[in-house]
Amino acid sequence: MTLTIAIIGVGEVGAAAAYALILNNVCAKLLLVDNRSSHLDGQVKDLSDSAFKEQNGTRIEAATYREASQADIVIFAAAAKRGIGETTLQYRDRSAATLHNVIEAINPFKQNAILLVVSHPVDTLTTIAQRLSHLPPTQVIGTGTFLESIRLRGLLANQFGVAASSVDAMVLGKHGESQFVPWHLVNVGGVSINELSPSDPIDRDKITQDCRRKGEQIIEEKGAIAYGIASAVSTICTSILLDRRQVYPVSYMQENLGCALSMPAVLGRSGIESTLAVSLGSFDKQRLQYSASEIKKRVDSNIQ
Ligand SMILES: NC(=O)c1ccc[n+]([C@@H]2O[C@H](COP(=O)([O-])OP(=O)(O)OC[C@H]3O[C@@H](n4cnc5c(N)ncnc54)[C@H](O)[C@@H]3O)[C@@H](O)[C@H]2O)c1
Repeated sequence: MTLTIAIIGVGEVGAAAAYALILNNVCAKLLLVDNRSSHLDGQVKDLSDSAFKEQNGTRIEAATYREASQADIVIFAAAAKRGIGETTLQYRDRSAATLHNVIEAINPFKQNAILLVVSHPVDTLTTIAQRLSHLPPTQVIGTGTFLESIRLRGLLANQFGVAASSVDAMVLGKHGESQFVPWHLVNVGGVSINELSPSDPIDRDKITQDCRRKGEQIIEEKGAIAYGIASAVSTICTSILLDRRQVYPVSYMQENLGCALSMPAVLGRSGIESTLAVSLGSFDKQRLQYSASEIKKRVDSNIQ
């Protein structure tokens, strides 16, 4: 069986994700799709060099949407450039239209394919992708707050002077302004954060804000985000294809809310294998309800 991953949109994020997948030797074949044909040819050549160097046998090929439909995982990382004078809402609706066109060109997906949405607005696009792809909800996943969770671990690790891998912490909810940190679940080396007393007190509000703002800062400073999200994509794909059943906060359909939002999920060969119930306070529950109503409004206005 040839494990194949297709990446739709090989700009900054798609290409960095491809590079991480090659280095981590996740699949036998990487199919790349992009509507800028000469850019696509260049990416295939450039990434092939890294695969030849790694000698891990990952084959890199340019592909059509129909060829991508047969991949085990299809990653949606396409985005249009923001137009001059375009509002955020107009731009987001255009991103939804791009997703719509791409899914129509791909449909039908291979029966057990996993669709991984990376592009923003990630929760809205994941919800739309689930409706349009006709894949079961467990097979449509958004990267959601995974990257923010990685950032949260990093910030806490720095403060406690430990490795990020020794920190267990997640950002949940709707990616962006209303994402939140369930602090009662945070632990360092298995010890609850509520029982730890670091030399510098932990400013939870500041850390939550820093986590929210880091993406904007990176974009202001270098124009795009690539490596952190690429690592997140590679980790998600590895857990799925190797059926590792690791638990990560990703965006997926929340039955009770009617849209996709980030909650912890067990990722394996079928996508979302199972979910973990998280106890939340009433404020966070209200925040989820509000986020869900906002997402559903955008989804309804984009799918007639
Ligand atoms: N989920 C996250 O945490 C996260 C992090 C960083 C970026 N993003 C999002 O990822 C997306 C991609 O960002 P980027 O920096 O790579 O953008 P980019 O502009 O560098 O690349 C987008 C690519 O998509 C291609 N494209 C556009 N329409 C297409 C179509 N219909 N079919 C195929 N390809 C198409 C473009 O030609 C381009 O190569 C954006 O929506 C961005 O906001 C998400």
